[in-house]
Amino acid sequence: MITNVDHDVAARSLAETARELYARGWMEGTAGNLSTRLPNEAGHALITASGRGKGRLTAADTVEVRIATGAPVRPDAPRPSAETAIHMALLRLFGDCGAVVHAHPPYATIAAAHAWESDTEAEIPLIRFRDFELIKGFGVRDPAEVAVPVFPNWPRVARIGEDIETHFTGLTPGFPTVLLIAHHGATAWGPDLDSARDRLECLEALCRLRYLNSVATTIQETP
Ligand SMILES: CSCCC(=O)C(=O)COP(=O)(O)O
Ligand SMILES: [Zn+2]
Repeated sequence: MITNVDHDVAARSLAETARELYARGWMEGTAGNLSTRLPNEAGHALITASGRGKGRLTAADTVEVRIATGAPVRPDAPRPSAETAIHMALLRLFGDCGAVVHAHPPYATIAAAHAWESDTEAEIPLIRFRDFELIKGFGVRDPAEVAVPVFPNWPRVARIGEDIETHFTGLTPGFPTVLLIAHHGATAWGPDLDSARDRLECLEALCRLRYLNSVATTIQETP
């Protein structure tokens, strides 16, 4: 059946991408989660199961869930990612979102923690990137400057999903399809898994450049 083939291909792609990001040091231990919309199962998505080692993930470590609620479609399914609410919020918000990738890449995670600690006024601080060529990797309309939101890492993950839905609802399109979670990690989305993964890579690379730039500035200013 076509649906099963699609399901199996999607499950294998999720597992393969998880293993790849684990090898890069972005999904250490059980960190990270991925999801993809199932085009032949309206309103359903496939997401990684919770608490599985991402370096040895297989297609069996995925769960079909309802995008409306995040609940597994089958009663005997493994528990979906603890961060399912974040994935479902993005899949509900953006009809053209086909996949979501969440990881704990080091430079993005540090940048998010720093922004959260240093901007105590804003409910959702923004990290601005200017001029770097890599910004074009987000596919935004105006690559001169982009602002990436930093969400608080609430212990109740559903609240992070609620913040994301509130923040992006009504926002004028053209923003980069990436976000940060303070003291936690980074999430990117796109029409498919590869583009979501590529955007996450661009975000991590931009955060690394930002960090190196701040080190270079400190060295220049030191007498
Ligand atoms: C040790 S990572 C803590 C949970 C987390 O942040 C994560 O990304 C993985 O959660 P999941 O439930 O998807 O395994
Ligand atoms: Zn996480």
